[in-house]
Amino acid sequence: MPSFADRLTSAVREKRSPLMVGLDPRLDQLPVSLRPPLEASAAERADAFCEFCRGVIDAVADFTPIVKPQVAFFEELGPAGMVALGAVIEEAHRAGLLVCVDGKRNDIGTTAQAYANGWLGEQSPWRGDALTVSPYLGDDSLEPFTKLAAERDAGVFVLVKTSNPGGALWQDLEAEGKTLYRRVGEYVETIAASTVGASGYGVAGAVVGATYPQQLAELRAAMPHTWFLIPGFGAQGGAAADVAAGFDAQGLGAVVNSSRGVIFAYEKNPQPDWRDAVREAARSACEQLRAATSAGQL
Ligand SMILES: O=c1ccn([C@@H]2O[C@H](COP(=O)(O)O)[C@@H](O)[C@H]2O)c(=O)[nH]1
Repeated sequence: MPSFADRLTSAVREKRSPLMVGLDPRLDQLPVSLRPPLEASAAERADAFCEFCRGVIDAVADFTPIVKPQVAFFEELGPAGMVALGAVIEEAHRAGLLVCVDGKRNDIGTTAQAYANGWLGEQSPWRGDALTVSPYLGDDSLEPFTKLAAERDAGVFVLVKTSNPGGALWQDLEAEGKTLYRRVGEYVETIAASTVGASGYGVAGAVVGATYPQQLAELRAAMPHTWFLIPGFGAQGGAAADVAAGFDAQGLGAVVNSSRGVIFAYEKNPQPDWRDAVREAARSACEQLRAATSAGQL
């Protein structure tokens, strides 16, 4: 199988879309027709999440190469939620989409290995294509993920410069003339550069927020072999112009996530069928992002 970076490159080219749709279901924002009553059991709530995500996947599949289920929203429902997460990943694959599981896992090396096996290993019940991970336990904590991902043709997106305002508290700290995010970025780039495939990108990717356009440009220049996952577009205020610096000269190298801005689009644009509003939001986001790639190559 081609590496994750190569599959992502082909999928973005094929769909001519750098849009990643985030699957972040929230009970109180589900379409009224799917919203379970307050007294609903966890299993009924999880079923509603499944049906909602199935509808979203169906609506956005023409406009996105990859979806990003946010584990937190499924985990919130307990075991039934995690069963729903498994079903949603399968559904996305059935629709021909890549899946990046947003789990932000990590721990000390030996425990990290268990996380890596669980989410990316041969026996993984989840079967995602990529996983988000935290770098703050150091290089020995990241190695189990990047090593296994390279063996299994999976991807790993490391948190480098997150989209939230509070992230700057630690990520912007400077030591020996460099910010912490830049140091993490350089480490990620070293792994990516040593694992490049046909696309010119390697196994390690980076999460860099759309809410920090200047840092995005800095990191793009410093990390030429690293795919970027850019959250913060749409609901968090990031615009297409803010993410333009994240793409390479071919309009590749970055996927831009939108969760609430796409999946709950019917709140601002009510339609007889809620999926039409979601489809329209995905189409519009895809077009804006396509135009933002350098000279609109995609
Ligand atoms: O730095 C980060 C890392 C992850 N996220 C996640 O992305 C989505 C964003 O959702 P929106 O509704 O488009 O704001 C969500 O799952 C976050 O947990 C991030 O926002 N920033």
